[in-house]
Amino acid sequence: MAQRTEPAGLKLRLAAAQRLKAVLAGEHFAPLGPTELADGRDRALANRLITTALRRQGQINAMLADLLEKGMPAKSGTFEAVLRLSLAQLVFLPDLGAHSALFLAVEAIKRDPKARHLSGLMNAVLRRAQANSARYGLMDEALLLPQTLALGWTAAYGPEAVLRFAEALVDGAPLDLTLRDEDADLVTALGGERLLADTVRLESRDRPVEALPGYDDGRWWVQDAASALPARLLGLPAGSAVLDLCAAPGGKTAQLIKAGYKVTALDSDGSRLERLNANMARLGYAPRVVEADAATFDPATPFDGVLLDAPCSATGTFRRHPEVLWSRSAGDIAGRVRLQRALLANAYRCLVPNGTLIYCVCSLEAAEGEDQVAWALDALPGLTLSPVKSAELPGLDGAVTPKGFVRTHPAITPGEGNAGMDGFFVARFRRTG
Ligand SMILES: C[S@@+](CC[C@H](N)C(=O)[O-])C[C@H]1O[C@@H](n2cnc3c(N)ncnc32)[C@H](O)[C@@H]1O
Repeated sequence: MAQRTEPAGLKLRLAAAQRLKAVLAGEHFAPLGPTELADGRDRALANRLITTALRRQGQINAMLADLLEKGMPAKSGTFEAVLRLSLAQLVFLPDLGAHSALFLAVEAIKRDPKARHLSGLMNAVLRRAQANSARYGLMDEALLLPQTLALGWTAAYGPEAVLRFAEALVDGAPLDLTLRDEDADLVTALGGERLLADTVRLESRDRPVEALPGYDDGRWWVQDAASALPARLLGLPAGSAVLDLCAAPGGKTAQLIKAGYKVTALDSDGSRLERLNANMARLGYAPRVVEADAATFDPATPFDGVLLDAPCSATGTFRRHPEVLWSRSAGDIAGRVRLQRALLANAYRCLVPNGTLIYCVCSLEAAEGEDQVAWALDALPGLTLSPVKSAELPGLDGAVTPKGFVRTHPAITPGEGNAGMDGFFVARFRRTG
């Protein structure tokens, strides 16, 4: 019997729909890799569809409200994910053609027993979307960011900055690397620009990270320019004992080792520590690694310095993880705030008198940043603020606040670059008591 051939492009759409469905259900976004889609071009196209659907989620929500009079059908398998991918293609990726968006969407849900009864609806909705695509393409940019977050950010960072956040959400982030050793030839081979200290920025990426020069011999690691700031602010003499609480996958651990500290890297997540171990092996670094709860860890000997890169809402990473914008509730943030306080209290207990504590989060929310400093100064009387001075971070105008915190976000452009950086908050404390 002759085998029915699969329409071209269907496989990648099915893989993209499964990944988007998982992210809409709350999973962290990770691009499809070679095990999920072996063909590099298919993979690139599938990832482009998913990231466009995620970056434009706010605008696509508005289109769905316009197109689905009865709302999203319940328990309908991949229907919603396939529909969102097709709307992303129709409206924002016109170079991919409208025909495949419609045809492959219907074919994709015909293969899903939970969605196949909706193929007529899919067809009708996408035809209506196609007729309206010019109007949808001009949708208000204000829809890109969830309203509650945008209101809070406007109050904190100003309306101009929030407009830039929306642009950064659509544009995505450049790739920033931290160099293990000074090497001007490597920077040239990477096609990168020096940014701040040992950060190199690659504005365009035509290859997977693993295929870039110097990856195999561990000559750099991936780290956003903002994420590289906290470890630089410890300022202790080489040889000091430093505890990296919440260390995995190890970007800051690597910086601390590079700075010459004796590093203990702690995390409570064994699988993330496996990634840290693999990263350290690639870089040729060998920290002491501890799997433990940072809220209760009780070291035999206290540390000269502690870096606490606390788990947080991660709203500052929305350029690479647009899903964080839509998956974080006020309740999630309150839970993180409680955990951060428990971790801060124990970080303080792990320090020698006169030791230095760096607290940082990749969040744009004051509740996880500035407000936590106020709490710590009140609840942990042996802790005083050690304000960061602008001169400590040359090339980063506007990131050091009047109180001596570091506050970065996608509208702050480091060095000569024209793209911004992740949202990060950093405070430095000294233990006096
Ligand atoms: C923001 S990430 C750390 C990133 C890391 N510092 C880096 O630069 O690569 C937060 C980490 O906190 C860890 N974590 C969460 N709760 C923890 C706890 N109670 N004790 C220790 N680690 C925890 C998570 O497993 C996660 O690896």
